Amino acid sequence: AAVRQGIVDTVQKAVSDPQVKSVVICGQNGIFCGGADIKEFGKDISGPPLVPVFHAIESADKPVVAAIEGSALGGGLELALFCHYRITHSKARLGLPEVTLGLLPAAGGTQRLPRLIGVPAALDLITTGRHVTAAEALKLGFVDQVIDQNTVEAAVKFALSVVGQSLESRRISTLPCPCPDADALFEGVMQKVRQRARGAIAPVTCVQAIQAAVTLPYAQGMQREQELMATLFTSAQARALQYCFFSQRVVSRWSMPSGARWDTSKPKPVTKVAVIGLGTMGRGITVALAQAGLSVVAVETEQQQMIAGQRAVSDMLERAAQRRGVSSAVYRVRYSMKLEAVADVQLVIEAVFEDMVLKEQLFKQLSSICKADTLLCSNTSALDIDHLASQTRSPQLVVGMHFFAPAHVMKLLEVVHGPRSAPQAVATAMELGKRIGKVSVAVGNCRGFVGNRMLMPYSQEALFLVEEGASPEVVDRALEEFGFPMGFFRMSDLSGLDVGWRVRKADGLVKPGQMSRVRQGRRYCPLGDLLCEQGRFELPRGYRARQGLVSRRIDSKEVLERCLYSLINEGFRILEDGIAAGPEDIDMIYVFGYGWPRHRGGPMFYASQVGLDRVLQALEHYQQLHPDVPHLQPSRLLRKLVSSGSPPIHRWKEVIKKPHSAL
Ligand SMILES: CCCCCCCC(=O)CC(=O)SCCNC(=O)CCNC(=O)[C@H](O)C(C)(C)COP(=O)(O)OP(=O)(O)OC[C@H]1O[C@@H](n2cnc3c(N)ncnc32)[C@H](O)[C@@H]1OP(=O)(O)O
Ligand SMILES: NC(=O)C1=CN([C@@H]2O[C@H](COP(=O)(O)OP(=O)(O)OC[C@H]3O[C@@H](n4cnc5c(N)ncnc54)[C@H](O)[C@@H]3O)[C@@H](O)[C@H]2O)C=CC1
Repeated sequence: AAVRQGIVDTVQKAVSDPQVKSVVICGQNGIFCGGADIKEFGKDISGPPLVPVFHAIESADKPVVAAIEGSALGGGLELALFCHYRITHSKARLGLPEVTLGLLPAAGGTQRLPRLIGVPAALDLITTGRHVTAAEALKLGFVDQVIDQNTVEAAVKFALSVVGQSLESRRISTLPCPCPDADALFEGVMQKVRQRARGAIAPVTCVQAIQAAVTLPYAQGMQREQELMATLFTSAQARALQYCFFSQRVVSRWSMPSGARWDTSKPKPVTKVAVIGLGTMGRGITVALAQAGLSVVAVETEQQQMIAGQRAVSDMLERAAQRRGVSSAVYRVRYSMKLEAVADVQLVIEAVFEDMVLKEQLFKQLSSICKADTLLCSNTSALDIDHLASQTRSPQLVVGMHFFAPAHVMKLLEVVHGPRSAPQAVATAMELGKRIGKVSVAVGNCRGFVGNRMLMPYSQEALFLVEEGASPEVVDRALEEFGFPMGFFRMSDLSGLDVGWRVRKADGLVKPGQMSRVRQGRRYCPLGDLLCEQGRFELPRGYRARQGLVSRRIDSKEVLERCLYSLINEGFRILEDGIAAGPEDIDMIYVFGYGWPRHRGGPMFYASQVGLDRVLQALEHYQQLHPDVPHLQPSRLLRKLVSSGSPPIHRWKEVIKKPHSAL
């Protein structure tokens, strides 16, 4: 509000003062403007409206120049678009990211950018919200000059040099917005955007707003932009997306049950890293590390895997080098078939088969080969990090670094701390995650950590629903309509049915050839195991007949409630156990690692939007119908939150009180 007031006061003064011949608008401390203060959204915003003042800038009879350093994003870029000229530092980033917050650029962005750079380019920038470099902005035509020197000084010089020149062609509102074949273009774009949006409304509304720039005169288009913004501003999706923006930053301020925190634990410098195992995960991890400029030693013991792995890594790095316009020689990867090659690294990431005996042996060997202060990390999906630590001479230097496939693409990294992990080890893994561009979330040690532990009840419910009569397609469709890129069954097919089978075998749940539907004292569905054993794909119908199960019609509401609420219920247990520090941590894990639709904010945020009492009631209802399914039993924390009046999500921590570790 203070900045807005400042802009209004100063612009009015500068425009009306006859002594002033030209004007430069710049930011402080090397940053032009990051746009609206997102923290103000949803609050009673005081202060003057900006758009009329922005129009006063444009219609001024003296040149107004934007000096853009650092960022010009959202409302910041819109302000710059009202100036007559834009001088930009080469390192600046520009964009209209409102769509990522569930909004549209409502200070004229949707009406003005297409007039300046054409409809297709504006559609791309506004519906994706992507940031562009100064060089790209120059190429697209929305900045006038890119420089490496002091931008403000250059802008002042420029502003003085154009005093007295005509400003007619510099006023974007007066430009036409040509768009040949507009109907066909918008029809095609709308279809593509809807498909990509997976239920998010902002991208679609952005297209409608840009269409108004083509079909309506400027003033009416501006009005239409306001009307469309009003439909988004208070939407649940906008709240969810803004929650994600802040949560992504909250999780970097990690804490451990011991009280260790991000701001009191210093990471160790890491320049040389080893990756053990060049399978699916090891390859992606190697690429992610090399791309961030680290020197990597990759160790693989199988000749064939070494050849295939080396080729895959080289191909991926070659493509990355081409994209960046550099030589792939900048990436430093060394390959070896001997574990001794890791002797001089500062950090090891183990990515061998998910087999505890194999990993135990490896950690013992690593502990004797590596230097005493080397950090030993495991990419295990679910195994006990503390048990691995106990195999080494420095258990405090062992943590989990759990990547998600494909590891060079997926943004999530779970950093798993055991009860003995040193804060410095966690800080080092978190810092390394940040360096390689991951959203890193620190979590406690338990079977499956946070993400995979919550996936367990979700996947079981998906199978139970098929037992009861739903087809796999019905389950997947409900989940995909909710916004997941893939339903449970398609996802399992893609990652390989044998992955879950191995985990269930390790848990002692698989009994080959047996059909019993109770295992370890609770309901169990052996369908997935039978598929793996028999390699068959049309199983449910015959299976139901043999089990004497009566099939019933299952609607998508039940699919969603049973799959999602049981997953959410496990999330509450994780919070209760102190495995995750807060709901934001769980939500970011699901948004960045499991395809949870960002516009629904993550599972815990979603539960808060649905209403905790409704989630509780639904769980109680299903638990009565399925008393043999323990994961449907509402968690204590969910009950406690409901009986505390269902406080908003940022106040849950007060109810959880002091987290205790289950370990
Ligand atoms: C006067 C104009 C008024 C216009 C009115 C019209 C309204 C509109 O049309 C609608 C809008 O503008 S919506 C806002 C559009 N802007 C954005 O989305 C930019 C978001 N920020 C970024 O991308 C990066 O933070 C950024 C690239 C900026 C910086 O990245 P860094 O990695 O350097 O730093 P971060 O860690 O991300 O951020 C540092 C701290 O700042 C907080 N923050 C960032 N942008 C914010 C924003 N726009 N509003 C409120 N807080 C914001 C961020 O949360 C972080 O805080 P801490 O975690 O507490 O340190
Ligand atoms: N595949 C996935 O989606 C994910 C897997 N993980 C975990 O990552 C780990 C690796 O999984 P994948 O890459 O899928 O397995 P994979 O089977 O593709 O690769 C494992 C590699 O390790 C090699 N290896 C075995 N013993 C070795 C030793 N002593 N020294 C060096 N190399 C050795 C094997 O030859 C093989 O190339 C597992 O713990 C798994 O649970 C974690 C996240 C996701």
